[in-house]
Amino acid sequence: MHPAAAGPAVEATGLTKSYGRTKALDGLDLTVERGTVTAVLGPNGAGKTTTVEACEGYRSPDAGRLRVLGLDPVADAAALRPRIGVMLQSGGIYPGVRAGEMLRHMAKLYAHPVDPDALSERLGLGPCGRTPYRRLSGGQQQRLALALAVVGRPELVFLDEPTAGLDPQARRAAWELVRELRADGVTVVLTTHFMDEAEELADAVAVIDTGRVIAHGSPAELCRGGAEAGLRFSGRPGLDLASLREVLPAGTEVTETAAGSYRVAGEAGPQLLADVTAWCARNGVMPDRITTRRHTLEDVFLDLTGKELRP
Ligand SMILES: Nc1ncnc2c1ncn2[C@@H]1O[C@H](COP(=O)(O)OP(=O)(O)OP(=O)(O)O)[C@@H](O)[C@H]1O
Repeated sequence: MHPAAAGPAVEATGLTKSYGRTKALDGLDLTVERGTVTAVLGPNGAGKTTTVEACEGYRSPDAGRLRVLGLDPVADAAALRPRIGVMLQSGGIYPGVRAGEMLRHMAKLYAHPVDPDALSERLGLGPCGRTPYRRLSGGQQQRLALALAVVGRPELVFLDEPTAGLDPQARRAAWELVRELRADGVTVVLTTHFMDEAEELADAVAVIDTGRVIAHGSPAELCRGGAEAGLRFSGRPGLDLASLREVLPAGTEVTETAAGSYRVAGEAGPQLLADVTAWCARNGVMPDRITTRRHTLEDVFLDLTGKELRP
């Protein structure tokens, strides 16, 4: 095995890239572990596409260090290209070529491709195999771009907004494909504006804003805590909260926010709910109401960037 094969799939340190006065990347650090799905989130203009295209070798950073599968994406492009899959945006595909031909042609460029016809069927492209690219609908073009990125069975795939413009059924098919890639040990880096996509698919989420990664972790790690997260219940006023704290993880904050209204801070998961209701049962407390609120990625994103995620 090549020694670099043990390292991360992507290692970016202090990347910068400016276009005139615009700093597209401003000291970006990002590590993508092999075999994981990483979702790159960020508001418009945050630097997501610049980051992904630098990893693909299509843009050279002004400064910083970037290694993809242990290689320099620009200097080692010839060695790297056959090992990565890239989802081309519409500009990269010749308008007259038929969808099926394009996919079969791409498959031939790789040593161990997946079956292009089966892939076509999977993504609902079967009926348009003979349709020229320019005559495909936007969603079909998007699905073809996705198929082209994965047909070579690459080690690492970059998907730039893979489900933008897809109908719900095609979106599910694309998600299923990403899950299968991951199960096959493929590393996937995708950009998205959809929180549910990141929550469903990603092992790690990197939030980029103004050219930097401002938060990085699993969806659960990022969603932990937050002022609004936790469990609330109401019951008779003046409950013995010290005894409740004893059955909860050390340091869990429990407060009576108003007479008879209680708030338990922390991750509102099934265990917290079970612990609180078991304590209620032991203490003869019948809550009138129990509500849980989890911090969603959408909340985290809004807190961090001050911007809505929607494009
Ligand atoms: N070729 C270019 N010339 C000039 N400015 C550019 C160029 N490419 C990107 N930029 C600028 O760099 C910044 C980052 O752009 P980038 O496309 O990486 O953002 P993004 O996070 O992918 O945004 P979006 O969600 O809108 O696709 C933006 O301000 C953009 O206008």
